[in-house]
Amino acid sequence: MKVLWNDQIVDESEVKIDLEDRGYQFGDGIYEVIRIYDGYMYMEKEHLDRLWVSAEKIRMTLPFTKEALSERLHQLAKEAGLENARVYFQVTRGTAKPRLHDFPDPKEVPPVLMADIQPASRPTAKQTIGIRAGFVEDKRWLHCDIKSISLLGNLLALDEAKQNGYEEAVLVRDNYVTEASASNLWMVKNEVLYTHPDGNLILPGITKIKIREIAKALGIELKEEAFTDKELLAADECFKTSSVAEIMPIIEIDNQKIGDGMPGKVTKKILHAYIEAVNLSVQA
Ligand SMILES: Cc1ncc(COP(=O)(O)O)c(CN[C@@H]2CONC2=O)c1O
Repeated sequence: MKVLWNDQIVDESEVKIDLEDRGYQFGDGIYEVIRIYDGYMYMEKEHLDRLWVSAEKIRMTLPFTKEALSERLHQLAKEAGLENARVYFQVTRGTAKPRLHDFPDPKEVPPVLMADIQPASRPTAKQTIGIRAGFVEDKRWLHCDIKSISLLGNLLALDEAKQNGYEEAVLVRDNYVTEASASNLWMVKNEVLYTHPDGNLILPGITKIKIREIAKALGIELKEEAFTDKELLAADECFKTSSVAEIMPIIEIDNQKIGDGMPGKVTKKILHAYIEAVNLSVQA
């Protein structure tokens, strides 16, 4: 499989990540995941913008321009020959010896870029029936707005939900629902759409940007206000969003039905509008 390694497209067997790479040793790096639909990198600009915001927040200067990175990602997709895919890319703070907590001098230690691309298809089967989730205490750090490769908090939360027989974790901090393990989280109550406001407790999702636009276009009232786990259990509908999951209905949490225990009508309207938006971008 072809991968991007700094400024080269190489076969994955040629990649040499140093043992002292700070991404490998500390999780000292940032990442993005872009969905490609029929050859179109969906919301690419927004993803690249967020990568630069994440870099700034961890005080790392990216050693390439957005244009150069975009060109490399498109080249990777072309050489991989994948039209429907997800491209994962990350930048670590690079290889510093010996291992020290201190940030190395970027003049001596360049960041390391890696990207890989995998086939991806739309999760239509799951979207039709919805998924079951479990509440998990949100014990992550207080920089959840940074799309960091340090994902242990997210992984432990998802594993806790899975150990309890659920497919997803709905994270709760001080009784308020923040998001899911790798998605933003929404509820619908009396036709009003709610989601946790952006800030340091959640990732500002790119899909969330599109949902805002769709809600406005469909005349759905959107309140970016935190809601409690109890309010969520009393909701009419619930769904999660991410570049990969798109809009994914959540029909039960902790074995309690949300609404009638089926994907809700507002959720389905938003999903339909999202796919229409994707198709319009692809055809443009
Ligand atoms: C913690 C968290 N919240 C929200 C989101 C949704 O963000 P986007 O709408 O920008 O995708 C993600 C994306 N997680 C990516 C998406 O796919 N795999 C990931 O790790 C995430 O990891």
